[in-house]
Amino acid sequence: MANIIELNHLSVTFAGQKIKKKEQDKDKASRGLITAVSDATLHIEKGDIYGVIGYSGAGKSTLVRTINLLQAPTTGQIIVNDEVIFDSENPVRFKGEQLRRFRQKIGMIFQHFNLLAEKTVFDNVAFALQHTQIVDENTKKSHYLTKDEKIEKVNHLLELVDLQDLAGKYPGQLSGGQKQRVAIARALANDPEILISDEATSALDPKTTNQILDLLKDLHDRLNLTIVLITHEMQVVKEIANKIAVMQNGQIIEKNNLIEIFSNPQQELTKQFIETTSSVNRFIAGLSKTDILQNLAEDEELVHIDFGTNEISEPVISNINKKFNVITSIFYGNVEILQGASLGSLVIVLKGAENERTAVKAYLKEIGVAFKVLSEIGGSK
Ligand SMILES: Nc1ncnc2c1ncn2[C@@H]1O[C@H](COP(=O)(O)OP(=O)(O)OP(=O)(O)O)[C@@H](O)[C@H]1O
Repeated sequence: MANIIELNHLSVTFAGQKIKKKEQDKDKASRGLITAVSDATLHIEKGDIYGVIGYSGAGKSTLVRTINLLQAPTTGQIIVNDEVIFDSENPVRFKGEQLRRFRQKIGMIFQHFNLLAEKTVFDNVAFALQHTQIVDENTKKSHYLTKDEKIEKVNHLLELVDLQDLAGKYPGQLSGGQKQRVAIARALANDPEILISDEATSALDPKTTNQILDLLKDLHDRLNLTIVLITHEMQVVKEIANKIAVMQNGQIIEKNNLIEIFSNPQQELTKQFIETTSSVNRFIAGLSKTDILQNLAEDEELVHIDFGTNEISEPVISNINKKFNVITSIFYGNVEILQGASLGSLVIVLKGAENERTAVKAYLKEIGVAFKVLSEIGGSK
């Protein structure tokens, strides 16, 4: 698939708070410049649901707001739909009508919905159509939407987000999930190809979060949308994204497709985020607070077997029991489904003479199954 968005070596610097004279230094950094984004490169393909994850202040919003030039970068290059919209080496400037039309093709939703309190649901969505022009197929002339065209379009948008029955209500009469649906309908008013979601589910409870994520996924499939989704919650990315970028201190420290990130995370922060969503990792992380490891006998080891996404044709546990003089007891098991692929994990107690246990590990290696002896990590042996 072709790239729809290319952010190349982007940096964004803000002037920070004034620093007292005596603290000033000739060095720029100490004059209080904040580098919110530093040399970030991100290529997003058409049809991606790209999750950008990081803790508060990591630079996610600043990075993503450059895509529609709500935030101008300090240096770097931005290409959207094969058009260079920003290049610090070779300044191009989208202004006025050109900028407005460009922005119309990128919808955006936020944590706090940003609805107009004094307007009905219908009018909140219609508001986004006030500058919309359509081109007549025959005459090739463009015209602003007529009243009837607007009504038809708004009704269609409200149907897309399943809110047709609430058209006459005011935001104050809606639940958080319903408000976000209005915001999504409004963001889609100008048929954008790209939808940016900036913590859109952060103010919602888990059940409503899942409903909104399901809706975004459904809209992605039906409307051929590319979605860039900022969040500090790995569970959100895991639900719908196909790719992930992890940000820390303004930098993209890791990026890859979802399955690769989950099965083979490289950075400590990525591992921490994964731990928040994977029950087996939570179990392992919590081991040190239990006496499970201390209670293992001399001939026992706790082993975490990670099947990854590999297709393992053999019945591994059953083979271990048949081929070697050991006893295996399953302590913990979990299968995650990510993008239709299953990631299986087992924690077992392996009991037997040392040479037999060593042979089991050699067997696992031979058939390409990753494992870790947790008693070594726990340090009880
Ligand atoms: N307009 C601004 N002026 C000065 N500093 C800013 C501005 N916008 C952002 N920053 C700073 O840039 C850094 C990155 O902020 P940003 O909002 O992009 O982070 P984030 O990862 O989206 O976090 P959050 O989820 O809390 O918004 C922070 O240190 C923030 O204080």
